Amino acid sequence: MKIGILGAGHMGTAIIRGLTNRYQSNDIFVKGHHVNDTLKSLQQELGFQILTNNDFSGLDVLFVTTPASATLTSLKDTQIDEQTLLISAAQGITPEQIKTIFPKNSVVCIVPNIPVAVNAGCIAMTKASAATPEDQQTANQILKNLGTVIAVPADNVGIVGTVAGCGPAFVDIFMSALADAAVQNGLDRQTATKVAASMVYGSGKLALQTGTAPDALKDQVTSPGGSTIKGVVGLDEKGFRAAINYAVNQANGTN
Ligand SMILES: NC(=O)C1=CN([C@@H]2O[C@H](COP(=O)(O)OP(=O)(O)OC[C@H]3O[C@@H](n4cnc5c(N)ncnc54)[C@H](OP(=O)(O)O)[C@@H]3O)[C@@H](O)[C@H]2O)C=CC1
Ligand SMILES: O=C(O)[C@@H]1CCC=N1
Repeated sequence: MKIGILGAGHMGTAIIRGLTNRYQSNDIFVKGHHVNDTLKSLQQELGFQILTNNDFSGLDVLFVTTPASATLTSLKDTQIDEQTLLISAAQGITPEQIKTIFPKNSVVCIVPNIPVAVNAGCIAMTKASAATPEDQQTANQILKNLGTVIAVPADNVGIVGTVAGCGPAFVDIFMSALADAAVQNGLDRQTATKVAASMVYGSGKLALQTGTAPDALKDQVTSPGGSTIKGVVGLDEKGFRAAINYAVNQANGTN
């Protein structure tokens, strides 16, 4: 499987990292905007191939991870074979827009998230796509290597993309605030961060593996008259749930 990546920013790099954990790095071809030191040192670490132009001929799949504003222009300047499957993560760019440039190619649009770098992503993918069933299946197989694929009707991709794609930043702020509180109470920064991150990791894993609703899991932690319920009431007093709801609705609409 020969895979290309157009755009080597944060998302491109995360996808490169996830892919090189699962595929031969020799079979991964990357075109960043410029061949800069960051890209060169990433290549030294991971061993993929750097392209100096947009000729992606001979590839099975091309990931598009450019900013929306540059995507259509840079695709117009890109060579791919007719059988190359395009997987676009460019926010706001539709399969139809890409099809105007590559009418014969299958196109799958996704909203990935940064944990694809460690093969633990959550990837929104539209069910109805501009791809043949075989290509859709290929996309699914590749994306499963990067994390959990959530295939939903086109109308729901935006909200899945917002919660999954933007969510890591919200959780990062949560972990940072937890670590700050631990440091405030005397813990060293490194241990504080490890405690916060492993707690978030375990809580997510428990919810996924058991299928138990978050509120029911919360009830398992809040011992009667105990410390947790005091903290939960404190979160309610400070509008924690409302703040999260507000943040998701602020972010939603562009994914
Ligand atoms: N970051 C995330 O978590 C997610 C991002 N996305 C989407 O992924 C896309 C990229 O986002 P992100 O990685 O965060 O943004 P970044 O700004 O980190 O990366 C974009 C990269 O694209 C490069 N680029 C710009 N123009 C071209 C071009 N013509 N050819 C090749 N490369 C080019 C930029 O290079 P240079 O800086 O040198 O101009 C930059 O390295 C966006 O469409 C975004 O919506 C989707 C889901 C999640
Ligand atoms: O912030 C953004 O625009 C991109 C899309 C989802 C996550 N990051």
